[in-house]
Formats: sequence, structure tokens, C-alpha cells
Amino acid sequence: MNEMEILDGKKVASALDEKMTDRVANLKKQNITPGLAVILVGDNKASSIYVRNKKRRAEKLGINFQLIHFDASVTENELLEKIDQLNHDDSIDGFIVQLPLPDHIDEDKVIDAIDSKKDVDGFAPNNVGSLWIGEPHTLPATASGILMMLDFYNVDLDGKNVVIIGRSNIVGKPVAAMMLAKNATVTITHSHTKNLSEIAKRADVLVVAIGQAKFVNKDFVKDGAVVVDVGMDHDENGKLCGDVDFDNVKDTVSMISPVPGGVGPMTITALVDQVITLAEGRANG
Ligand SMILES: NC(=O)C1=CN([C@@H]2O[C@H](COP(=O)(O)OP(=O)(O)OC[C@H]3O[C@@H](n4cnc5c(N)ncnc54)[C@H](OP(=O)(O)O)[C@@H]3O)[C@@H](O)[C@H]2O)C=CC1
Ligand SMILES: Nc1nc(=O)c2c([nH]1)NC[C@@H]1CN(c3ccc(C(=O)N[C@@H](CCC(=O)O)C(=O)O)cc3)C=[N+]21
Ligand SMILES: [Mg+2]
Repeated sequence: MNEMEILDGKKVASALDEKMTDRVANLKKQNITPGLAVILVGDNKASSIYVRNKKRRAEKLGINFQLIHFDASVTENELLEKIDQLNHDDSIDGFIVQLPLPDHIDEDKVIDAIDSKKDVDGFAPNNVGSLWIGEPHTLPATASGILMMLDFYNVDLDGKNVVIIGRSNIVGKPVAAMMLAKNATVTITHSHTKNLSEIAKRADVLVVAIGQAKFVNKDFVKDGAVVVDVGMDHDENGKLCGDVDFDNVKDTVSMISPVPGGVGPMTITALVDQVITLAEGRANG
């Protein structure tokens, strides 16, 4: 049995909050308050948790947080109008449109409408392009938060075999880009992947982002692997859980991020860090 270490996102987040609080205080001396807006459509569970925790953290750090909550029946045009307004609102440094959107709305069209300078999710096509070729303007928050967390625990990615399960634009692909930039050997897997557990078992670092409660068990995990669980799922009792069956793998892994208390708080840290950085850019004209 291994000595297992918890990748404690909550702890890392509070450690990094101190520095961010100082940066916000410095901005306020220059009469600048970082501004973050969030557009939420409908009431997706994972999205609602995200909104609640962002609001809490933004208020704690002294960031101006604005929630725009539309009913699921909102039209694409109403949404695009709101985006245009935020693009031109000087008090808002960055904003995000929470995904998924209802089926009657074209996600690509919505993302395209976001001014890439305010795109704190890093979703706009030119930000995605910059991420893959280097020197990105903004970084997708979840991927960025995962890298901050691994860095905090001194997990070196250079030369490591990384396997990512899930290829979404919001998690899987940006994690791949960022880990590739750290010289990891990256494999991206998805629902068409054959022999998934065998491939996953080759990973030194396994990142799971699929949205299937407790899907990954020890058949997928090499002895001593580092496991990052991105899932925000609910178990059969309606309790929040991840994509990884924590109890099943805990004696196999060397490190694992729990749900809750792992990647979630780090996503918020990365998002807020980015908003503060954009506000600092505004302060420096
Ligand atoms: N903590 C955080 O900060 C965040 C958490 N999340 C959570 O992470 C999870 C994933 O989110 P997201 O990336 O948006 O999900 P999506 O639904 O957009 O993508 C899921 C991906 O997983 C793949 N997949 C689904 N089932 C399987 C399977 N059985 N085997 C292999 N691959 C599979 C899909 O494959 P295919 O492409 O072939 O369909 C797809 O690529 C969710 O629980 C979500 O709530 C998301 C964002 C941030
Ligand atoms: N455009 C867009 N960008 C996103 O980054 C995005 C999105 N849409 N849609 C929804 C998902 C989900 N997501 C979460 C982030 C943090 C927590 C979080 O704070 N989790 C806490 C929950 C603790 C609790 O309050 O119970 C934790 O894991 O400890 C949850 C979910 C970001 N997402
Ligand atoms: Mg849609």
C-alpha cells in the first residue's frame, strides 16, 4: 500500500488568496475594482454550484461580481445583446458564459460574440489558437487551476505520461495543450476510445473529465499514479461526487484530488487570478 496524498484544492486556493487580496488592494488604491460578470442560462447543477462559489470568493477578495441569470427560454438574440453590452462595459474586466447552453442556442455563435480580450474562459477561437501556439492572452480556468494545483504539490510533468479522459473544449483539450507545453507526453481519450482502461493504466498522471459519477476505478489506475478528478457529478443519493470512485482507487494512487475540495476551488482561483490580471492591465493603461 502507498502513502497517499490528497491534492487539497481548498488549501491551495486559500494559500493563493492572500496574494490576490494584496493585488486587489493595490488596484483599489488606484481606484480600480476588478469586475467579473457571469451569464448563466437555466439551472444546470454544476453551473449553479460554480456560480455560488465564484460569488462567494469574488466578494471575499473585493472583486465586483455581476450575475446575469436568464431563464432557459432566453432567445439567442437576447443573449448576444447582453454579450455586446458586457463587451463595452468598462467596469467589467472579464466575463464568462456558462456552458452548457440550451439546445436552441448555438454555442459557437455565442462564444464568437465574446470580445476575446474579456474572454476569461479562454474559449474564443483566437485565444484557443494562442494557447496551442504559445503566449496565450487568457487561459481556460479549469485547466489553469489544475496546473496551479500540481505545481503547488511539486508534481513535475516533464516527460511524464499524461492520459486525459474527456476531450471537451472546456476541460480535456485545454488540459492537453497546457500539459504538452510542460513537456508531458499527452494522450487524449474519449467515448470512442478502445481499451480505455489499458491506456489509462499507462498514465503517470490521469486527468478525468467525463461527467460520469464514479466511472474510474482501480482497473484504470497504475500503482502510484497521480489522479486529477474534474467531475462534478451526483451519486445515487444525490450527493456531490467526482468521475473517479475515490474509495476504490485511494490505496492505488500516490496523489488524488477529491470532489468536493479538489479541482473546483482551483478553477475559481484561476478565474479570479485572471480577472485581477486583466484589471492590472487596465490600471497600467
Ligand atoms: N471542477 C470544475 O472546475 C469543472 C468541472 N466540470 C465537470 O467535469 C465533467 C466533464 O465536463 P465537460 O468536459 O464539460 O463534459 P462534456 O460532456 O462536454 O464532455 C465529456 C467528455 O467525456 C467523454 N466521455 C463521456 N463518457 C465517457 C466514457 N464513458 N468513456 C470515455 N469518455 C467519455 C466524452 O466523449 P465524446 O467526445 O466522444 O462524446 C467527452 O469528450 C462534468 O462532471 C462537469 O460538471 C466541468 C468543467 C469545470
Ligand atoms: N463557461 C464555463 N466555464 C466553466 O469553467 C464551467 C462552466 N462553463 N460550466 C459549469 C462547469 C462546472 N464548473 C465548476 C467550477 C467549480 C466548482 C466548485 O466550486 N466546486 C466545489 C463544490 C463545493 C460545494 O460548494 O459543494 C468543489 O469541488 O469543492 C464547481 C463547478 C465550472 N464550469
Ligand atoms: Mg447548444
